[in-house]
Amino acid sequence: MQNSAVPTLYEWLGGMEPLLRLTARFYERVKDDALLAPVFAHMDASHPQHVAAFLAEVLGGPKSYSAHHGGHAHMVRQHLDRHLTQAHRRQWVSLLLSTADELGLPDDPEFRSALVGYLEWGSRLAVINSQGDAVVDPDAPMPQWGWGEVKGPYAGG
Ligand code: HEM
Repeated sequence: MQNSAVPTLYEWLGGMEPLLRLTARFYERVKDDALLAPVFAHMDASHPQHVAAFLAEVLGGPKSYSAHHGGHAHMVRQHLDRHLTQAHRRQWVSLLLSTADELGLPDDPEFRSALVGYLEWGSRLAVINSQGDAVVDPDAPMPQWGWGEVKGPYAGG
């Protein structure tokens, strides 16, 4: 049974506005990063908003990436044949978390461990899906991330 007193990760981080600030600032910093800048050299100006919409949906927010941007399969397709390495992935995750700190996103242990859990999972899939032999499942469901095993600060503990 769902407990409506438990906020989604999306609600806990403050909704769409902080997510849009996070991705806007993150991709600004990507442009100055020697390892990541070449990977994103041809990204569209709307890329940060699309990634914010994707993250929002995964973290329990509105399902706008599925409704308007092609859903999970479309996201996977964007990574095909990019031959991302573990070094790219580690830098991507590290820079995103550093940007979350810079912007003052919630840094309680429960939220951050859940966020890191998703970023580790998602970024490892991005690397796998960027190799030559990756296959896209057109019906792959959108991942849905929650608090995991921790009993968050919402429980007062
Ligand atoms: C949790 C991890 C990740 C998520 C949620 C994610 C999400 C996305 C999304 C939603 C798109 C498509 C944007 C659109 O619809 O326009 C995209 C594209 C892309 N992603 Fe990721 N991604 C992740 C990890 C990574 C990593 C680790 C890298 C490389 C270091 C990467 C590199 C790219 C590139 C190069 C594109 C295409 C950009 C372009 O349009 O030129 N992604 N990603």
